[in-house]
Parts: sequence; structure tokens; C-alpha cells
Amino acid sequence: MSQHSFTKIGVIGAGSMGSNMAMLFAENDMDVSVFDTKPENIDNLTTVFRDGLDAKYHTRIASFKEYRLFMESLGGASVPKLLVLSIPHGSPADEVLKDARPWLTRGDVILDGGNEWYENAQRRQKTLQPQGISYLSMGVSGGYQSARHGPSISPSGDKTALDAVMPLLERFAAKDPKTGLSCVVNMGPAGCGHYVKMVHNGIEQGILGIVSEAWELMYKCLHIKLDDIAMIFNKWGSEGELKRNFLINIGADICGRHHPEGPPSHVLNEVQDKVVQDADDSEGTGVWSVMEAARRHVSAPTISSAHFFRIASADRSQRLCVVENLGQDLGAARKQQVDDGFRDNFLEDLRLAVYCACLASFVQGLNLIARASEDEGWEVGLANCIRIWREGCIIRSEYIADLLQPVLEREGKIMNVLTLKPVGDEIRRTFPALKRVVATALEWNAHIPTLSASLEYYKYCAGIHLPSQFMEAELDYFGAHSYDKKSEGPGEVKKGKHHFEWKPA
Ligand SMILES: NC(=O)C1=CN([C@@H]2O[C@H](COP(=O)(O)OP(=O)(O)OC[C@H]3O[C@@H](n4cnc5c(N)ncnc54)[C@H](OP(=O)(O)O)[C@@H]3O)[C@@H](O)[C@H]2O)C=CC1
Ligand SMILES: O=C(CO)[C@H](O)[C@H](O)COP(=O)(O)O
Repeated sequence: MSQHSFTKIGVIGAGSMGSNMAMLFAENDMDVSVFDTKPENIDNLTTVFRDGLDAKYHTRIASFKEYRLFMESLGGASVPKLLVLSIPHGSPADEVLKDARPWLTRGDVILDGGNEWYENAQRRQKTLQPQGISYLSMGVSGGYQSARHGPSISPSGDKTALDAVMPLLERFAAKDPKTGLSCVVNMGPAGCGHYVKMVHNGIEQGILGIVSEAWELMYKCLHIKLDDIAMIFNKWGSEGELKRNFLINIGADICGRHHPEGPPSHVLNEVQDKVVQDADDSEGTGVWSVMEAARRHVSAPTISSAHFFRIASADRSQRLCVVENLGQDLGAARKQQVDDGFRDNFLEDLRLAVYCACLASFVQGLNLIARASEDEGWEVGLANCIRIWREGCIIRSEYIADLLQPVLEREGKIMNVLTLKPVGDEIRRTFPALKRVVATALEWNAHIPTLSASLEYYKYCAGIHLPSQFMEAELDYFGAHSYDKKSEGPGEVKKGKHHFEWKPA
């Protein structure tokens, strides 16, 4: 819709993402106005910008506590404006858009950079479109550090409006160090940019589970010192299958980080074992990814097991009640005495197991995007997803991107990434290590919800004969649900034609 070339941008939401994006926009030749509903957040910005931004850009940023002044700084109601939302999902964004209405005009472009439920994005786009206002859903990834230096971006919506802002987004986004390409691609129609970001966070959730489980095996079972785990993660993240895997890279920093003052002590050791952002609804992406996988019939156990693990972790006092009820800590990972040879072999297996499970998380996320894209008619390119995830985002993983991007580019539309030859080769090569790690970890009583779910995922997705044969018979027995016969070949994903009268009613 908009043909306007914007020189000013208004950021709504001055939290960790919004304030850092504001600084990056200022460095990208934009005059930036920032607004937040909470005056204290605007007061804090003076310090944030003073400490975080070269003084020569300070005059490019103005912050506002009053909506009217903020909008007027962008030209008021008579001039097309470019706005970025960086606020919590759901009703806050609806409220912001409602409050902004008096100043919105034909030609305005609104980039919603929050983690939003894609149907909310579609609804907003539909409401604003008739007034000539382009609402674009724009996934932004990489946390506040990338918001400051270049995030990975998945925008979508009206093509003309997106074309108008693409040069800015290309300057603003992270750059793939290999090709120099910007990690931003137009993902397609309204809503799908947020969907891609949601799945990014689902994959992220899976990898977070995998890396945490690997950490426990090293720290609690093999009692490797944190500073040594930092070195192991560093090595893993610098070459081979886990090269430039962001969550491994930051894992090294986390394990090596001591308090700057006082006697040596690791910051990690003071962190409580609760992940609460699903349980308190402050983040939606993890919950939505699991819901979407179930709703669209895409098997995604790496993502969902990591999610259910997180949920159980959130309420520590409940867990303590259960421990008391059982009279024991069922999940106490056991310390092992192993020789150096065993330890080295196990660590190499663990590295490959982490890779194999991370690949499962990617496969499941991509399969979910493929399914949703097919259902919704979005035509999201899976290779484009990998392209934008090469830098600036939390699931960045160079080896996996190098594996997947070329084959996805070659194949075009694909519904199941597990059917791709290079992916099959990698799973065959690393699956035995994953299996050995899961078996050993079980013996050691370590927590492995994500690793074991990934193992089982591969086993049943690449299984010729599954015990679901028995499940199908039971379903037919009590519910007359009917079944296909083995003699008939694979058949379709449809209710079978045969019923056996196991027991008359
Ligand atoms: N943190 C991260 O790593 C990432 C976050 N995101 C997404 O980006 C968005 C912002 O995240 P983040 O910066 O971390 O969150 P923060 O909570 O740090 O910042 C959000 C800001 O928006 C303000 N706000 C809340 N409601 C409104 C409103 N109705 N109008 C204007 N401002 C409002 C908040 O004010 P108050 O203090 O009063 O709540 C706060 O200042 C979220 O959607 C998040 O999911 C995306 C990628 C990464
Ligand atoms: O969007 C993000 C990163 O990409 C945010 O960090 C978000 O808070 C991650 O949360 P979750 O793991 O619940 O998706």
C-alpha cells in the first residue's frame, strides 16, 4: 500500500527489545521517537541511551510520555508514519492500536515486532487495511543483544508496504557472516511472519532442553567443573556439528561466569531451577508451538517434551510437595566414577547426541511451518527460514543451516524434512550416539526429557512396524474405530475399512 520512504520511525514499548531497537534504528539513519505507557520506562531511557549509544546519535532519538507529542514528532495525523510495536502480546498491542487510532492515517506502516499469536496479527491487518494502514507482522529474534546489533527478522503482510520498508530492514537486520546477506526475508501474507517466529521459539525451546540436559550429565553425573564445562562447550561451539550453535556458545559463557566481586563463585550456581514464562503467560510462543503441532497433526516431541519439562519446573513448591509425598527425590542425577577413557568417549557421544537432537528440533519446527503454510496457503519457503536463522537469532547453528539450506533450496516445497537424503544421512550417522547417551543417562538417573523424546521421535518416524498396531486393535475393540489391513499396503491417512467384532455389546 505505502510507497513512502520513511526517514522517521516511532517505537512503542521501551523495554529491553524496544530500547535496543531504537538505538539500532538511530544508527541506521533514522530519526527515532520512543513511547511507553509507563513514564518510568521513558525516564530510564536517558541512562540507557547515554550508556549504550555513541553521543553523535543522541540527537536522533527523542522519547515521549505523551501519545500526542510522540505522534506529532512523527508528523501527526496528516503524514504517513512508520511505527514499530515492541510490547507484550495480546491485549496490550490491541490497546496501543486503539489509542493510536486518532493519529493513524492512510499510508501508515505498523511493524509489530512482538511475539504475537498469528491470528491476532491477521485480525489487526484485516481491521486496518480498509483504512489504508498496513499492519505487518514481524518476528524479531535474538534477544536484546541482537536487538541492539542486528536481529533476525521474519516480516510478512502487504507486499507494497513491505517492499517500502525492506531497504531499512535489510540495513537493520543481522548479516550472515558467510555471505553478507541480511537475515530478513518477506515470509508471505499477514500473520505468517509471526508464525515463523513462534516456531523459531519452539525450536529454541527444544534446544534449550537438550543443552540443559547435556549440562546436567556433565556437571551432576560426571562432576566436571563448571569452568571445564565452559571449555567443552567452547570447543563444541567452535567446530563440527555444533559450530556456531548460539545456545552452546552462550552456554560456555554461562558456565565460565564468576561474580565480579567477592570470593570466586559461579553466577549459575545461584540460579533457581524454574522456567516460569509459559506458566505466567508472559510469553506465548512456547505454548502456541505445542498447541499448533497438536492442532495441525505434526509430531513434535522434542519441542513439546522440552515445553512440558519447563512447565513442571515452574512450580518448585509443588515439586517439593510431590517429593515429600513420595518420600524421595526421584530425579536425583547420580554422581559417577568413570575413567578418563570412558569420560572422553561419553563426551564425544554427548556432543553428537546434542547435535542429533537439535536436528530433530529443527526438523519438527520446519515440518510444522510446512504444514501450516500448506493449510493457510502462505507458501513460506523453508529455505528462507533457514536463511534468516543463520545469524542474529537464538537458534543460529551454522552446521545445521549448511546442511538444510541447500537441500531445501533444491527441493522447493517439502512436507517432511526427514525424507531428505542429506538429513537421513546425518541421522543415521549420529543416532547411535544419541541412543548410547539416553541409555547411559537413564542408568545415571539424569533428566533427559528432550533427548529421550528426540530418540523416540526418530525411532517411530523411521519405524516400519510400530506398536500402534496394537493401539489400533484396542481402538477397534472398544470403539469400532476400524482399521486397515497389513495386506493392503500403506493406504491413506484415512479411517480404515475393516472392523472385527471382538466382543458383541
Ligand atoms: N526479550 C526477548 O528476548 C524478546 C522479546 N520479544 C518480544 O518483544 C516484545 C517486547 O519484549 P521485551 O522488550 O522483552 O519486553 P519488556 O517487558 O522488556 O518491554 C515491553 C515494554 O512494553 C511496555 N508496555 C506494556 N504494555 C504497553 C502498552 N499497552 N503500551 C505501550 N507500552 C506497553 C512495557 O511497560 P511495563 O514495564 O509497564 O510493562 C515495557 O516497557 C514482546 O512481545 C516479546 O515477546 C521478541 C524477541 C525477543
Ligand atoms: O523470543 C524470544 C527469543 O527468541 C524471547 O527471548 C522469548 O522470551 C523466548 O521465550 P520462549 O522460550 O518462551 O519462547
